[in-house]
Amino acid sequence: MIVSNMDIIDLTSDSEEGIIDLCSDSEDNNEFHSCKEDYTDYEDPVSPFHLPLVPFSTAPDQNIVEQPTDIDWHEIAKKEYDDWFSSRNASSSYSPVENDIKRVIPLSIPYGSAAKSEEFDAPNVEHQLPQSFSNGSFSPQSFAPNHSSLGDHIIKEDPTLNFSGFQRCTANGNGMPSSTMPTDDVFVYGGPRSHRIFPPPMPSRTSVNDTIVDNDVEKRLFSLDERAVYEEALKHISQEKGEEDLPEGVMSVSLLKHQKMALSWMLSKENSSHCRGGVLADDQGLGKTISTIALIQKEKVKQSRFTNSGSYCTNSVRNIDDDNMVIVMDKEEVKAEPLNKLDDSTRVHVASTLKLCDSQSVAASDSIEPRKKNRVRSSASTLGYKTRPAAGTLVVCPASVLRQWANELSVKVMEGSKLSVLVYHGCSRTRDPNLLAKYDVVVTTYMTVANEVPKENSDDEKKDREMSGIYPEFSVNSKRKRPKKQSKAKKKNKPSNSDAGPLARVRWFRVVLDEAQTIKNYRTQVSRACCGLRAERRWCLSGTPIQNKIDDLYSYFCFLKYEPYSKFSSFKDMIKYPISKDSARGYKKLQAILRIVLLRRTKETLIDGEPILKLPPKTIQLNKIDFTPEERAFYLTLEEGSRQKFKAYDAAGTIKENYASILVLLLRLRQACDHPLLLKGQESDLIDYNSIQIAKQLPKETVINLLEKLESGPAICSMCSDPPEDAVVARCGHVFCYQCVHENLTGDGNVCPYPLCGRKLSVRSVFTPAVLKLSILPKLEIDEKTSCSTADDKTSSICESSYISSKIREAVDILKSIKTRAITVGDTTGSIPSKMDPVKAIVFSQWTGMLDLMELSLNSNDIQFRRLDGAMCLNLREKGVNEFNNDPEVRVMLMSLKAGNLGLNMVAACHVIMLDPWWNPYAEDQAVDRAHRIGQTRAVTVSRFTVKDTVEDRILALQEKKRTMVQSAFGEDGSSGNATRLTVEDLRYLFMV
Ligand SMILES: Nc1ncnc2c1ncn2[C@@H]1O[C@H](COP(=O)(O)OP(=O)(O)OP(=O)(O)O)[C@@H](O)[C@H]1O
Repeated sequence: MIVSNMDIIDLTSDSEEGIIDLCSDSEDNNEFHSCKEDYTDYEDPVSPFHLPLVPFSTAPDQNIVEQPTDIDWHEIAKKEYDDWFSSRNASSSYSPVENDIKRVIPLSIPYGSAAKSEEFDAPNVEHQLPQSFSNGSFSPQSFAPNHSSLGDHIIKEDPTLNFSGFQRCTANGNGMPSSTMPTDDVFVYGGPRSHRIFPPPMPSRTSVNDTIVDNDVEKRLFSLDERAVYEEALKHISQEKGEEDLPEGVMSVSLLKHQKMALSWMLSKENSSHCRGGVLADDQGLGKTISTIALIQKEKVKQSRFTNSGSYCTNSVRNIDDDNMVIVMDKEEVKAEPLNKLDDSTRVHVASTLKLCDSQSVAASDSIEPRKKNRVRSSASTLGYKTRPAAGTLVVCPASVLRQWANELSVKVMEGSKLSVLVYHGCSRTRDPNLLAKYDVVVTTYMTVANEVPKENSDDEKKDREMSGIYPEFSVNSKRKRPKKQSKAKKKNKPSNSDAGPLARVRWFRVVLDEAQTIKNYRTQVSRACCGLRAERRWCLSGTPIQNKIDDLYSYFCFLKYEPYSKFSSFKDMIKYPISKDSARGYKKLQAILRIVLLRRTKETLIDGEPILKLPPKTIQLNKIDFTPEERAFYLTLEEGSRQKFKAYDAAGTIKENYASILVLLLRLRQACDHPLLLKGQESDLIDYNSIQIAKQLPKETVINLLEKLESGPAICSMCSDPPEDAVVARCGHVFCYQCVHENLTGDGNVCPYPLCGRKLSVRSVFTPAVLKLSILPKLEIDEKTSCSTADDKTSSICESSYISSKIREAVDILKSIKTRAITVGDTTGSIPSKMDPVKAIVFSQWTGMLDLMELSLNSNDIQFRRLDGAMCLNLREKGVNEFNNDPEVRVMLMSLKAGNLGLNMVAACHVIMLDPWWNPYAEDQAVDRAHRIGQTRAVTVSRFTVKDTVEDRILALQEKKRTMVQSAFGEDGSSGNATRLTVEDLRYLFMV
């Protein structure tokens, strides 16, 4: 365990998690409890050991210390697994539970009876059994990980832990339980004669302690479940690296070699018995979409068998959705069928015989004549069976790439193999689940899923919510509402179906999450809703699956139902805990675990000695820009003020308490590097008169409270984890950037994206300060932000919009030079020039204010541009992208980094300008890869702007640290380091204190 006394601040975590990790001592950190994870006590040391995660890579120059060949890998990995299990014996740092489990589930010896069963004759059993086994005693605690070494501040021992019938067991020097207990529920696995020895009944559940008993039992079961992972891993490493292709005439493009490999791997995953699906984590632009379409085509027959009969094999029926199935007597054969797929007469027969149905099956039986329908309704509820239509493949993606998916599904498939595709989005979307079931592929957005699918709410999450103090019933008066009386379904911790939309009312053959990093924070509405989708096969597509820390993986495991790690406590105990105890071993284990479900190739991967993709080169230039003397003076004044404030917090020991304020200080410095005017804010532009009407209907007290939320102190946008640009507050009191929240409110009936909130929201029920003031004041009285008042007379002119900052000047110079240029484009072999294409550029900034200022300069230089930001509707975005791609006169695309970095294909551009650095380097990579991807025929130049001797230099350095951490976790880099979180030292470094 490596929690130091140093306070840890995850400033570099973007998205929802940025304020999570002020965590080393929970007691005095109350202010941040609302966002604190309950396992923040684990740190993420970076593994110095790098198992190759990329099974197909043969790159000789992979910067992995030892990159074994496939055969070596098999041997080494097998040994690793064996060690992994057997080392639990030797190491006292491992918990008794692990030691014991090792003995109960040996790898090859068929242990039959640890408790001296007559049937069992394996030698050497006795000495391998823990004392508590051999003397017939055991305790639930002996299964619990030995956390005592974590220190009291991590997991406190519960003094009330005193079970009737059990004694507390302490670990002796060997990690063995030393006291004598009554026998607990003992499982003995292995060999054909495995059997289970049942214990005396558990004490009845009457107290909190009983829950702990359950937890311990659960832990043990999950530990046993790791055996399945182990076996799967062994199977996996011995697998040939196969290729699969489609017959001629199915796809309009030929699959590239690495895509054929991906197809083969995806097929094997979908048809395996353990965790059907996985994470395709190829670099962005390598063709994950194409590989997925190929998979859909390849498994089309099984998919239609599933949608027609509800099953393509008998096993699957049990796996996914027992409550949707009915038993049908078909001649002599008994088989499971989904209710809605039966013809009307059978359906009614089945319903009346088996007393099926609920409101959904009634919906499904709309076509049945009313009399029969009544019979179904009245008879069915007794048994509580449900029915859901069986549907095809659901693709969930960010709104910005919705149309692109639909387009790819159409143009990459030949006429004779066309897939029927439904884009399911917007207010006019159907409410009929049966209609969804008619399509091969349904494409929708994350927000639509969040809106329609009841959220999975595990015990862990409930606990997490309680610990973090986040309640959806947020009160603007800061009084916590009493939780409403819960419905029966909620009490049982099952999502209620009453408000479920059609997406939740079908059973999907396959669900694919594109840009799956969207769900990396498992607390968000979106993440929990995705987990709530019912599906037979599940896929995550992401070029950047780990962005901040290992915990990002938990969400994917949950979605994939990758047991046992889909359980929060198991993820902690089986992945995070080993990493914190011994990072080398822990990371090896993680990589082994990932290897089963994750395939990742980068653009640098070699296959059979050849580059995976023959892309034109990408050159990244770091443009180190100098401030003008006025800008420098402005910046230095600001910097000095910020430094003094930071020093004051530091001296008072209140850095943690002032986390948000510190972020604002940093934000101002970052913005000053772009243009001083950005510090002013431009809220008056964002007045929506419809919002004023809605605000006017709120009680005045509520409006004042909301206004206070925006103005009383620094807030942080929970979507980008930055102090909000153009801050808006939602009805529920959560504060966001204007464009971050608008990016998500693209349809009707949206929900607040704040983790665990889920309150219904519309574009009009998020308010700017101006809107709130206007709703209660007779006339607009908006305070000018005083940030620019730091400028003295000499520098005040640079706070005007007419002022062209150094960065804008540099960007416009580049754009002017490329405006006059056109590049000769050859075919892919670069032989005969085919045409002259104009040179185009994409310009990214994280602030829409900076894009506004760029617009002014482009207009005055007569450079045609289009724009894409989070506040624009999808139609306008799509139009802008099309015009940029196809109109030779349009030379520039101005893009918000937050809205435009994902998914889009923009190979018309061969120059990318990053106006400002973002904390997370992967967001920048995603952005650059809009242009550097398959289809690009020209060399791509990337200009990353940074102003010399400013905070930006230091952000770049921190980006590199973060990049190293993620690469190390994937085994893609030979270096190591610990850059998962910003420490107080990092902040000192940022402020040069
Ligand atoms: N085999 C192929 N033949 C022709 N074009 C291809 C092929 N594979 C992919 N492409 C094209 O390359 C581009 C990138 O592919 P795709 O969008 O599938 O990548 P991706 O990995 O999903 O990227 P991102 O992570 O950015 O979403 C697309 O325009 C796609 O049509």
